[in-house]
Amino acid sequence: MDSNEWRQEQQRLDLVVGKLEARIVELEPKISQLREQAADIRKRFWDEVTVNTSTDEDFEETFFTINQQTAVLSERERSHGRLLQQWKNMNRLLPSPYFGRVDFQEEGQGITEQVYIGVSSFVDADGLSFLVYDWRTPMASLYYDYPPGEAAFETPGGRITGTMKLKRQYQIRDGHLHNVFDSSITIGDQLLQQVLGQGADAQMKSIVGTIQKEQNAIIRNDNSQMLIVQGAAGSGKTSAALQRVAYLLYKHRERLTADQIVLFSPNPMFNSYVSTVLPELGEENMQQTTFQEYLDNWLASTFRLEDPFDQIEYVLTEQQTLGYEARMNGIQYKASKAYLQALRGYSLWLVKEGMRFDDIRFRDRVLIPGEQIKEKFYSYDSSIRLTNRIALVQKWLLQELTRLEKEEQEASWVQEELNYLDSEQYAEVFNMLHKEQGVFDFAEKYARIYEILHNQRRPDESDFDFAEREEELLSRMIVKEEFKPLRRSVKQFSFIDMVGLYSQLFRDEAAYREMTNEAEVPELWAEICRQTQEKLGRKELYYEDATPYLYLKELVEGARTNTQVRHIFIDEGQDYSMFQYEFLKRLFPRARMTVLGDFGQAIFTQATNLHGMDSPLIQLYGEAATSQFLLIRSYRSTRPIVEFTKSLLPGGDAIVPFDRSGRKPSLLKMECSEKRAERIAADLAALQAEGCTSIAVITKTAAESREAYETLTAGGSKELWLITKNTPTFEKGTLVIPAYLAKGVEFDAVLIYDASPQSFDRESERKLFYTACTRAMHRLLLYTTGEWTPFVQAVDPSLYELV
Ligand SMILES: Nc1ncnc2c1ncn2[C@@H]1O[C@H](COP(=O)(O)OP(=O)(O)OP(=O)(O)O)[C@@H](O)[C@H]1O
Repeated sequence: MDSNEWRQEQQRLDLVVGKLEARIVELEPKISQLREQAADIRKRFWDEVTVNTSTDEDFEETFFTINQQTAVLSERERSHGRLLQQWKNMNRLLPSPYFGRVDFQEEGQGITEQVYIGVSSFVDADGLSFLVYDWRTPMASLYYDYPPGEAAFETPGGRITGTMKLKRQYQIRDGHLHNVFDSSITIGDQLLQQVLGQGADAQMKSIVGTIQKEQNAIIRNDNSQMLIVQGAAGSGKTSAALQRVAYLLYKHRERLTADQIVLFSPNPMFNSYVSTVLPELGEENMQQTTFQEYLDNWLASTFRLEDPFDQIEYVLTEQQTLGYEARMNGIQYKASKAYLQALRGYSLWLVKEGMRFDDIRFRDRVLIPGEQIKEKFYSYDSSIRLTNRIALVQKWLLQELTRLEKEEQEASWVQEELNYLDSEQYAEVFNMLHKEQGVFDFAEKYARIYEILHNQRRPDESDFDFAEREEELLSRMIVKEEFKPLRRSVKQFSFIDMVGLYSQLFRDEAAYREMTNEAEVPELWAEICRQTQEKLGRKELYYEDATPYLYLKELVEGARTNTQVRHIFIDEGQDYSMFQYEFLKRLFPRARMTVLGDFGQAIFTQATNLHGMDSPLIQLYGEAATSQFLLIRSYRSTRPIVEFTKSLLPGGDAIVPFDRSGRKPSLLKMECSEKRAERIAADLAALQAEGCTSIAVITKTAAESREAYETLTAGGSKELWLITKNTPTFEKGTLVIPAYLAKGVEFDAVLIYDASPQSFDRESERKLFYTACTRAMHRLLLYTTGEWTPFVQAVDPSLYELV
């Protein structure tokens, strides 16, 4: 670009910055004025309204003025909110008003429009000319989708075609032009180079300036019920998901709010990692949760729950223990749709027989026996569905409790309790009685007058007996209080023996088949049954049983659904079972689903393949309602790292590295663990000196992380930070972390603590190893004190350097 053009760009930038500043100055008094007005109206709200309800007209008048006042107030508040949002947007634009520009001539039009694109729109004072277009406007998609030449974009009114004459990118900091790139084929490789060359951060950054075409398609897809993205490690799946949230919030701003969108993250630390992207884009954060959080919410009061990390620890470390194979079969089976159908079959069977109820107990005695509840349950007409029947039983139980509560007032314990009441309870009853006494006195006077008028005496009636009434009321109060928890637990369906119902499924194969309409069982079923029942007996639940248990509970009690949520996003989607997907679909009946994942990183036994026609996920909403996307370009790591990691995976050939140079991965074989610790201490120091501020020493398991942490600290490494599944936030520094917790995040440098066959040998550990290595952005170092894992041995030696 010549200096003349550069000057023109800087002049335009100055112009826009000037207008932004002016607008900010102009907005400020208006905002505070509106804020004060709204506060004032709120304060004086009732002064303006005369409340008079004596006649219908007065009432109407009052109602009308209140409504009017409310309308004025909310109008002021809305205007204030709108201007405040504008003010915030202007301030966000100010340091860097735009990052891109396209010059577009619409077909059949004489003029070429210069479209500048930034994180928010900025319209000139005339209200018509866009000085900056929001990156989410239809026109801005030109920037992401086309090189100069013929181009088109979709609008609500149809497709607009034309010619893109220029495509330009800017790096602007503090209102100054730092770089300008004229790009041709893709969105400026140069700019992307620069962005990707930067260091890792404790928080993810937005990518709006460099969204790639294939990512843009995912971000803007707005017609599928189900959107599935299979993408290589580092291909921008999480990034695409977050920008997609921002896009949806913008496009549907009139009817979609951030709390109607839920993101399921792999772990709480990941939540903190991604939590700043949307605020950076000027949007509120969506709801963020983990599947485990949901399970805990519903089950933690009944069971000690295993979480997915405990489960993976078992899978990785307990191969030698008895029953391992059966547990693995169990994990597979309990994740499947076949098991879900078996449970459905079971729920139909329960309508005929086999329901289990707990006794309702009160003060160490059985008040309503489970057997009696069961009899009641089966006394209803056989056409009534399971959940409706349970509702009827519940209603009956509540009536029974009312009856029993009355009876209970005569019990001797009530008399005893009466002696121990405190003065407050007496005072309450005393007040109640006084009210009653008033009514009694009135009735008494009325009866006397009646006598005189009719000259006849009424039949003898006892007088109001204060003491007797007092005692009666007090007993009633005592029993009522004691029955409250019973009522509550009936309302919460505690009379159903859910644990027994789930456990009964695991009696033996013949019974299971009978109860589930002849469901097939996996191999080693008897052992699976034993393990499951034993665990349940200890009031514990395997991770693989948690969702099925909850599902069965809902089949019996009625489904819980959330109809507010409109979009759910599932990151690391390969780690969810089909069972969990079915469950989520049912839980959020009005939501669309976006699933992002990588089967190459499927480290859990119950993984689901996301891509291709054989992905079972397609069946969830059906083919017509599902769109699939494949991302093969990997942006996170340098080319040499991607070349190395892709060769670890069968089928990894398809992964395309983004062309960023760097050192090949280093392989360091050390004599013993102490030497390795010393070497790692030195390497950490060297990496920090090179400018790496975020480094991870990755191990296979949690136990190994602890061991590595201790050995490395003893070997001279400083300021290490041991990460466990309970670490709530992700921070910069040097971390020691098990591979499965490093999912989704990235580091400047990654050190694989033990790349020997002792750690990574079985085929099932390949993906875990791949996941660990693909966390590296700029440097990857692998250590062993013996042999190399077979996965490394199979890599072409030209792809790494032996140190
Ligand atoms: N278009 C882009 N422009 C700039 N940076 C990008 C782009 N796409 C991805 N990146 C960067 O690449 C890195 C990886 O992105 P992200 O974490 O979204 O990938 P992912 O597919 O979710 O990875 P993984 O499956 O390995 O967790 C991030 O640093 C992200 O900022």
